[in-house]
Amino acid sequence: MNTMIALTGLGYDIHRFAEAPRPLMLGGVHIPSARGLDGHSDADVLCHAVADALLGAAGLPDIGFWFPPGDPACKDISSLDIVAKAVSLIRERGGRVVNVDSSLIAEAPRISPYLEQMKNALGSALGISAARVGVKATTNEQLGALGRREGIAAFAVASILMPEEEPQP
Ligand SMILES: Nc1ccn([C@@H]2O[C@H](COP(=O)(O)O)[C@@H](O)[C@H]2O)c(=O)n1
Ligand SMILES: C[C@@]1(CO)OP(=O)(O)OP(=O)(O)OC[C@H]1O
Repeated sequence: MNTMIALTGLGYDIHRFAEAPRPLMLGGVHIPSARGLDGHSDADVLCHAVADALLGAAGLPDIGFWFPPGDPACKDISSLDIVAKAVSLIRERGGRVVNVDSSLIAEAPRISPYLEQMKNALGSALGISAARVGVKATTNEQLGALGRREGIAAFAVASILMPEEEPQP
């Protein structure tokens, strides 16, 4: 019988605001904002942090391995697809996602009205209930680059169950 073990992963990402107008995507949700984030993909820092947390928990290479930075195939892709890819990689190995928690660090815009939408969108991509997805927001108390509204950052942790590897003889 295959014993399942609980594993935890951590993800972090930061993107600067773009000079040119762009939609602001966070957790797969379009947030009304005068400015969007710069990036080759849709620059969704929250999805990128969540994907890296999942990949880290599974002991797999990080997001840039599966979606090479600047790859034409990644141009403007929805980062929910990146989260879904991380979930597939875990499932292919017999694992499953238990829960995800995350924090966005943004001086602006105000994110709290969109937290439930983000939990729903991420829950769908993760294949888990929105009740098992945490999304929180905090300012950086006007400190540093984030405090000067130069960008948005996100942290995420993920808990997954994976089949325990057979001990080597
Ligand atoms: N971009 C943001 C940042 C924060 N919030 C909400 O405000 C609360 C207080 O934030 P502090 O940084 O002052 O502690 C926080 O708990 C969030 O609910 C937000 O909506 N959007
Ligand atoms: C998914 C990728 C693909 O270019 O997205 P980017 O928008 O470049 O975002 P970043 O978090 O800098 O790096 C991850 C990349 O692999």
